[in-house]
Amino acid sequence: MKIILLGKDGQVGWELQHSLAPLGELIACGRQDIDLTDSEALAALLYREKPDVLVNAAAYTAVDKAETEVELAHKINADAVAVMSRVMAELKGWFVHYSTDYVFDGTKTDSYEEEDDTGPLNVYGQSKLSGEQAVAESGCHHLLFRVSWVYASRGANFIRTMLRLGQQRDQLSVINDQVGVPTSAEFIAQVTALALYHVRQTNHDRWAQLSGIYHLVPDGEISWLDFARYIFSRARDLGMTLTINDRGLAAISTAEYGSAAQRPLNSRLNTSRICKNFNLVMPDWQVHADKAIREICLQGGK
Ligand SMILES: NC(=O)C1=CN([C@@H]2O[C@H](COP(=O)(O)OP(=O)(O)OC[C@H]3O[C@@H](n4cnc5c(N)ncnc54)[C@H](OP(=O)(O)O)[C@@H]3O)[C@@H](O)[C@H]2O)C=CC1
Ligand SMILES: Cc1cn([C@H]2C[C@H](O)[C@@H](COP(=O)(O)OP(=O)(O)O[C@H]3O[C@@H](C)C(=O)[C@@H](O)[C@H]3O)O2)c(=O)[nH]c1=O
Ligand SMILES: [Mg+2]
Repeated sequence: MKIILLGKDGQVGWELQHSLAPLGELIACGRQDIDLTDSEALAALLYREKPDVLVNAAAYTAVDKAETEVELAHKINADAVAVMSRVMAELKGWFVHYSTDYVFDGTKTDSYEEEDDTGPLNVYGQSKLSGEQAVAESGCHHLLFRVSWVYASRGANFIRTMLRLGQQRDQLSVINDQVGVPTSAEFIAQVTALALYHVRQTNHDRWAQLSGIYHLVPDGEISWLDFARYIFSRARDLGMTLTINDRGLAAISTAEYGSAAQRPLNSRLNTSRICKNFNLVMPDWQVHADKAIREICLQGGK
């Protein structure tokens, strides 16, 4: 099995370099190898290498900045994804791609299922939804994993931000009315490899049944504020000296916080479909969060 991985230096892409390695020949590409705004170069790479599987972990992920970089966000999250899925349809290969809880408006009281109505509140979410639609229209076999609140011991994420600020400030306001599930990049990469292994073991005549959108998050739910509390508590247990304490950590509403991009209040994703189709059991989110917090603390909380 020949696999091309795009976005090898991102949070998820970095972990995929390890998890995909045992599946076959892996060609891992970063921005220096292929710029996704160059659609001709992208198509040329795919036609030249003719992979059995294309895994796209590259994306425009700066949610607030996307509000003013609309065109660039759409180029990377939608136009480039349209090229990838069209070529993979022609090559009759599989396309693995990632999307987000931000395709939903967050007004549902229960957790979101794959076929629930979308309604992105911000430019990033709109661009990711356009990417999803391009994949569906291409007709390629695909695994499209919607993930949420991604973190890793490297890259830009909430755990690293909190541990950095928690060593600099004695006052922090964190949103308490957005609920979701923190998801480890390592966990996403492991499940991606398991799903691809499952596809490889499955007869071609049953491929269509496996193709589609899957919600991929661990079990549980938490607000950003309680997640911050959890991170600080674990860091203290590990001996980290913080400038923030419980009294300095204040609750703030989404409305009061007022960021450039609007975000959904409910980011919870139902994972029944992925568990059933790939025979998986989702671990509690703390399992991987504890590991990442430990790794980041060992790096000095940076
Ligand atoms: N982060 C999160 O909280 C969430 C992420 N997701 C989705 O999961 C997937 C993986 O996200 P994550 O690993 O966190 O993302 P990261 O932001 O960590 O990584 C994205 C990668 O894409 C690369 N990239 C951006 N623009 C281009 C370009 N024009 N050409 C080539 N490469 C480019 C970036 O390169 P460079 O570093 O040079 O910019 C970076 O290496 C994405 O599809 C994302 O939308 C979904 C939900 C939550
Ligand atoms: C730094 C900070 C953030 N926050 C809030 C803002 C935001 O609602 C939340 C998380 O902050 P972030 O900057 O990580 O938010 P954000 O980058 O929007 O995170 C999102 O990224 C994209 C790519 C996704 O697809 C989503 O699933 C989600 O993970 O915490 C505070 O309340 N206080 C703070 O001091
Ligand atoms: Mg972010």
